Order: sequence, then structure tokens, then C-alpha cells
Amino acid sequence: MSKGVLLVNLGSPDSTDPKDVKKYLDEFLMDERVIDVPYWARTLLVRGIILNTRPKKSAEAYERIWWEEGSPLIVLSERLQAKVSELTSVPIALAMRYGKPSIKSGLQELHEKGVDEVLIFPLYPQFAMATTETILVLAEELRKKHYPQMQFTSVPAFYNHADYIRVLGTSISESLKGVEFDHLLFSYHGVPKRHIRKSDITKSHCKIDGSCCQTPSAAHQFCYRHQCYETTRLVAEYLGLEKGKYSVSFQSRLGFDPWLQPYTDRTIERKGLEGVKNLAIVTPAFVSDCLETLEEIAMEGKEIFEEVGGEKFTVVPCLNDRDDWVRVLSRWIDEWAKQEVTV
Ligand SMILES: C=CC1=C(C)c2cc3[nH]c(cc4nc(cc5[nH]c(cc1n2)c(C)c5CCC(=O)O)C(CCC(=O)O)=C4C)c(C)c3C=C
Ligand SMILES: [Fe+2]
Ligand SMILES: [Fe+2]
Repeated sequence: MSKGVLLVNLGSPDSTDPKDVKKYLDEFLMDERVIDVPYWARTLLVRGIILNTRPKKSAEAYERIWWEEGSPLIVLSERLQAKVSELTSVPIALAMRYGKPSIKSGLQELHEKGVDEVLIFPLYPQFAMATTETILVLAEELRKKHYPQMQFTSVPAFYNHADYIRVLGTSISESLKGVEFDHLLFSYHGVPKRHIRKSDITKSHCKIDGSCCQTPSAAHQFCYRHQCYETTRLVAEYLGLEKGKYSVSFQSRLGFDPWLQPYTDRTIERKGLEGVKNLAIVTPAFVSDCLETLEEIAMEGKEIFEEVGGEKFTVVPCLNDRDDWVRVLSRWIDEWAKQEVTV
């Protein structure tokens, strides 16, 4: 069999035109694993309410971060794909869950290269129903419909993998070299609390309280909250950070449901009000810088912090196409490609 890899990231609109943003948000938010309510309710909420106002506001935000070459998330993912491809002989295609290039086009590209054994590689360190799961479900639907001869394997969440922790830890220490930060905030993309309960394979573990995520459980294989806390704990250990010097928060909530807490915007404000003058932020749920890091954190977050008396706000870039990250990805891919029998 001939092997190939499909790297999959979230995706962006084609341009900052509100019409393109609306089309992208429609595909994204109509996904039943993102807004997980019955179809009729999702249609009413997304097409009847959210898409009437959000595209204009989001388009303005995209306008503030857009690069000449296009969306930062797409450009950075393309750079990652190109650099990883240089280090491995395995064909690597790139796809986005929403927008372009699509998962279908990525699979087609691999198919045309004679690939029939594909490693689906969701570019998310922590598992979530709204990210990893929706990629795997769509890929499998496409496989059954268009490429029944293909075999798929997927890369599991790598939130606690020693290589990932080392690269993330190194990127943080490099960014904060010479920076006298009072507090390091680990800000992860949020999800509705309901998503955590739905992904609990034990159906009884995830209470979303102070202790469930620290109590060993089979549920943690699919618990986004546990995995965020573990990434944080391991990186803090790697960096030798003292307790109290760092904390976790969750950003980008949408709608009125309760999402994972504490919320990042309120945490930034509280830290400033508590007298923190130098705040550093890292966003480990994203491997590529994007709207949520470049606009929501680096612009809005900074503004919130400065309004309440904060002085220095340092944002650690995502791993993007860092050389050590590229080396790790190509090594993982080569190790998979060398295996005789895939699992
Ligand atoms: C119910 C809504 C959403 C859930 C659940 C959600 C989970 C989730 N998202 C990411 C990663 C990214 N999200 C990005 C943008 C974005 N996310 C939502 C909504 C949900 N996300 C919206 C509506 C948007 C679009 C922008 C906006 O209108 O605010 C992005 C950036 C995309 C880009 O083009 O730069 C990323 C990346 C994760 C990791 C996650 C769950 C863990
Ligand atoms: Fe999101
Ligand atoms: Fe938990």
C-alpha cells in the first residue's frame, strides 16, 4: 500500500468580504458537532439569528489581521505543510474542515498520487467534538462515498506528548526570554460545557468541577478540559513555573450557553485589577496563529488589560512553522510510515 498524510486545520473565509465570511460561518456553525442542537433549532439560531449580524462583525475582525497572502491560519498551515514535506518523502496534503482547501480536495490530491493508506492528522493538540471529531467523521463519510479503497488511521490528541510539550515549552521560554512577566495565562479556545458531557464515554465522570479532571478516568481520552489542564501542567513543569505564577482560562465563547470557565477576557481584566502589571499569554489550543490569537488575544485582550492599568502584555506566538515543530511532525509521520501494519 502507498502511504500519505492529510494535515487538517479549521479553515478561514476566502476573503474578508462579509459575503465570504457569511458563507464560511454558515458551513462552520451548521456543523452538528459545533452547534449541537437539533437541525431545526440550529437553522433557526444560525441562519435566523447569528448570520444576520455576526458576518459583518467577524469580517471587520478578519480585516484587522488579514495578510497580503491571505488568512494567517491558511498561510501558516501552508508553510507548515511545505516545510514538513521537505523533511519526509511521504506525500503530505493540506485540508481545512471548513472552506478551502477542502478535505475532499486533499483526499483527491493524495488519491491522484496513488496513496491508498492515509494518516488523518487533525492539527489540534486537545481532542474536542467541535474539532477533531468532526474532521474524522467527515473524512470517513468521504472515504465511504468516494474512496472506498482507502484505509484511514488518525493521529490521536497529542496534548501530553513529550515532543509537543518540549516544543511548546521551548517556544514559551524563547518568547519570554528577558520578559519579566508576573503571570502566564494559558488561554484555550472554549467549548460549551455540554460538549464535555457529551464526549464523556463513561457517561458519569465529567462533572466539570474542581476535581474531576485530576481524577484518573477513561473519560479523559476525550475530555477537552482535562487535556487543556494536562498540557498546562506539563508545560509548567517543563518550565519550572511555580504554582500561582500561571493559570488557565477559556476564550471565544459564543451564545448564551455556559461555556468552560474562567473566561479569558474576564481573567485578563481581573489580573489587571489585582495589580498584575506584566501579563504573558500563550494559546496552546491553536497550532497556527489565527483570528482568535491575533485579534481576540493580541488586540482585544491587550486593550482590556491596558484599560485596567496593565502595562506589558506579551503574547507567545503559536507553533506555526517553527523548525523544531516541523522536525517533530515529520518524525511522527516517518515513524508511522515505517510501520508495517497500521492500527
Ligand atoms: C459554538 C461555536 C464554536 C465552538 C464550539 C468552537 C470550538 C473551537 N474552535 C476552535 C478553533 C478556532 N475557532 C476559530 C474561529 C471561530 N470559532 C467560532 C465558534 C466556535 N468554535 C466562530 C464563530 C469562529 C469564527 C470567528 C468569529 O466569528 O468569531 C478559529 C479561527 C479561524 C480563522 O479563520 O482564523 C479557530 C482556529 C477550537 C480549537 C475549538 C474547540 C476546542
Ligand atoms: Fe472556534
Ligand atoms: Fe473532568
